[in-house]
Amino acid sequence: MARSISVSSQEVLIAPSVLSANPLRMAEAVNALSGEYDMLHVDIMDGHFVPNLSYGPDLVRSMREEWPDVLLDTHLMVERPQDFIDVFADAGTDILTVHVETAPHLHRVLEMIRAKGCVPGVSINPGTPVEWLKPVLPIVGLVLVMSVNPGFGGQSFIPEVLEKVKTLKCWKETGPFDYLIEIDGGISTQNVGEVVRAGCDVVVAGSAIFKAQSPYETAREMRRIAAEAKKIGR
Ligand SMILES: O=C(CO)[C@@H](O)[C@H](O)COP(=O)(O)O
Repeated sequence: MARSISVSSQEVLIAPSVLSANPLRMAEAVNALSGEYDMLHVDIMDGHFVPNLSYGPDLVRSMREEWPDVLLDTHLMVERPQDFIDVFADAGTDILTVHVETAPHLHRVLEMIRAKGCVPGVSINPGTPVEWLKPVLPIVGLVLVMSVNPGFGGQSFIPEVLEKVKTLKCWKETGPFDYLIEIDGGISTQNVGEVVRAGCDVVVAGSAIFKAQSPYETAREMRRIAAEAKKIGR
């Protein structure tokens, strides 16, 4: 059974995306962060929904064995996500996120995720209107706003998506919702403050952390800036 995620209004969670780590040295790269992160983000790509391939459930299972207490945040960038809920939940992920663009029966898929004991997440591409999310917001624990077109690490942040973050924050404050707002794509120490002030609770960063000269110092600095921005944003 996956853990629930509670975040106080003072906190921002930093989620390094292991896609940017050297796959042959992933454990070493994560351990070098010495705990300067809050969850690990795992990108699953199928070569159809996105033009790239990445990992399968075996990676999540190995990560769960390696880091039994770490929150695992799996982002499915796949067509027919309903076919992959069981395998990723059984592999031990805590959060399982599917794309609004991929699931005609999105409500059912999110209920399947919850029934497997994971936190259901829904993700949205930069070009998709935020209104598409509204019908499922009462049943999700996380909304992942993509700030690049998904498929690759190391792309540039698309600032227009911050409008979606602000809208989601406003809906959350006025509605009976209980979701975290996560952002993913092109996040660095340069823009983490801005995305947190817009309303993000969880920040994914891949290349900014794993390709940095000192991944540990960068993750630590990102956390510091995020926490500071959260104080100002309150
Ligand atoms: O889902 C994706 C890309 O599709 C992301 O999680 C990337 O892995 C983030 O990498 P950076 O943009 O931070 O380098």
